Amino acid sequence: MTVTPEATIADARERIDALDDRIIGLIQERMAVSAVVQQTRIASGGRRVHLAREMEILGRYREALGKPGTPLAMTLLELCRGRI
Ligand SMILES: C=C(O[C@@H]1C=C(C(=O)O)C=C[C@H]1O)C(=O)O
Repeated sequence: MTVTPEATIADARERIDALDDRIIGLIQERMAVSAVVQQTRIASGGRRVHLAREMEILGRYREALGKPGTPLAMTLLELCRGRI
């Protein structure tokens, strides 16, 4: 039996949708964990934002994903701690 291009595309799109669901879930989990760090720091007299840590994160994403990794990490940081 031959697999049609339409079937291959439909199958791959289902896998993409499943991956996106997992990615969104992981982002929501990241937001919750980040909120714990921020609330704990604020409650103990610190600031919400920690720029040195953010630079580390931007570097990790850039190293793993190349140049587009930087704006991706910036968007994640904005989701997690709001705009600065
Ligand atoms: C979660 C933290 O607080 C803030 C949020 C960050 C994040 O979401 O990764 C990183 C640095 C901070 O600006 C942290 O300092 O680790």
